[in-house]
Parts: sequence; C-alpha cells; structure tokens
Amino acid sequence: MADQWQEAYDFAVQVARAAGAVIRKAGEEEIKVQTKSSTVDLVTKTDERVEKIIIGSLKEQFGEGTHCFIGEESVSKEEPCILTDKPTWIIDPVDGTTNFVHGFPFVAVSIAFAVNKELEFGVVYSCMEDKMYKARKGQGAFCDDEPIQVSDVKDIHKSIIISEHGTDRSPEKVQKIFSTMKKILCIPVHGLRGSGTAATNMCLVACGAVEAFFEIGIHCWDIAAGAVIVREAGGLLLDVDGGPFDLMSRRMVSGNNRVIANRIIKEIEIFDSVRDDAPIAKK
Ligand SMILES: O=P(O)(O)OC(CO)CO
Ligand SMILES: [Mg+2]
Repeated sequence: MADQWQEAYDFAVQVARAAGAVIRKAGEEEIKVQTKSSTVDLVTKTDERVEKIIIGSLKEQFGEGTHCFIGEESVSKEEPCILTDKPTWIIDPVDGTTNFVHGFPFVAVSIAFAVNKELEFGVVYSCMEDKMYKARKGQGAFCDDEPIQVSDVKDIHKSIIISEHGTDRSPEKVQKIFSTMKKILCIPVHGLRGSGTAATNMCLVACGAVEAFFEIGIHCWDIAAGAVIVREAGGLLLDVDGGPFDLMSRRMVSGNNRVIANRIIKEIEIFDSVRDDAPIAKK
C-alpha cells in the first residue's frame, strides 16, 4: 500500500503545480466574480475550472470508482461532503479566492488525501509565490524540497499569531472574532497577521514564520493539506476548545507547540458553526 500512496503523493504535487499555473494565467485576464454563501464569499470561473482540472486528472490516474472526492466547488453544488474510510481527495482549487480577485498575492492550491479517515499526505502550492509545500505522514514536511520545521518559541509574548475574519459578517460573530483578536493582541504578542488563505497560513506555521493560526468557520478543504504539513513540521492541531482536532468541525487551532496553542485557546471566544458533514438541510 505504501508505494501506492507514494505515487498518489507525487501525482498530487504535479497536479497542484499545473493547477497553480492555470490560476496565475487566469489572474492576468479579466476576472468575473460571483458570490456563494454571502456577498463577501466570492467565487470565479477559475475556481470551478481548476477544480474540474484537478478532479479530472485524479480520476483519470486513479479511477473513478475507488477514490472519493470532496472539492469546495462540488460541495457548493450540493455534492456530498462526508469523509468515509475510502481513499478520499480533499481539494480547494483556489484557496484565497478574494485575494485572487483583488490581485493580493497569496493564493494556494490545496490537495489532501485521506484513507480510513486519516490524512496520508497534503500538498499546498502557493502559486503566486511559486512555493510548493508538501508532507506525507511520517516523512516530514518540505517547502520546495527543503525540510521545514515549526518555530521553537514557547513564550507567547514572543509570538506572531494568525487569524482571519471569515465570510460570515453577522455582527455577533464579528464581535467575537474581534474580541478574541483584541485579547490576544493585549497579551501582548509580537503581532497578529493573516494571509487571506488558510492553506498558506498553515504553511506559515509549519515553516516557523508564525507560532499559531486559528479560525472558526473554515472548511475541511481549506485545512486538510495544511494539517499534514503542520504535523509533519513538528506542530500540532487542536479544536478551539483544546480537545482533539476534527477535520469536519470547521474549528481549528494549529500551533508550533502545546504551550502556545493552550495560551491562544484560553482567549478564543467560540461561536457556532455548522459542521461540513452536516445534512444539507442544516447548512
Ligand atoms: O478562498 P476560499 O477557498 O473561499 O477560502 C477562504 C476561507 O474560506 C480562505 O482560506
Ligand atoms: Mg479555501
């Protein structure tokens, strides 16, 4: 089995690179923008096109029947978002669509692969920077083939923390998000940041540029590949309440170590989010 997944891993890297080239090219042309769950949840023809290219290539290589696919744009068209024991690809074709639309230069292709509900490998191609992050379970994490590691900072006062605002702008949620950010800033930490792509944020944790990234409201396709990369770089993933990380829960803290993660968790004001695998009627 090990060899089989190695082939899939190598293929995912190739597919992510090719998808990133399509995104870069599309960014040079006029971008037509549509909206999804809210007026600030953007989608473009490129998101849909790139997802089709990625899933099409994977189906051609590995067969349609044996592998399952969870893709951001397919799920938005009401395809199932259920993680089973089957080999499953979890794909965000354009992570950072808002950045892509505005020409803000952090946009990533995120491809993860899970078997028996466990993540086997993850590939994040930050296509505007041309940086390829990848990790396979038990084999370390890499950026452009160089090993990467989380930072060894344990003192929260010497940390940089990433969080994002998300696309749900209901005043109660925005209030909680900003209240959490205020409390973290006032610990104080060295700084708060956000690249606008969850996948890239996780890679920034993995390569030690920041100590932690947390968010409520992200989706499995935003973080699945990054989750492997953070773990293999020596970091950890937790729920925002300090419990075990659950890929489908839409809640996540990724940190360089438990000390930093626990300190952040102390300040997080949790709000409700509907699970990715909830029945469609509840979404
Ligand atoms: O740009 P996307 O894929 O909508 O993702 C956002 C979060 O939902 C950035 O990570
Ligand atoms: Mg995304």
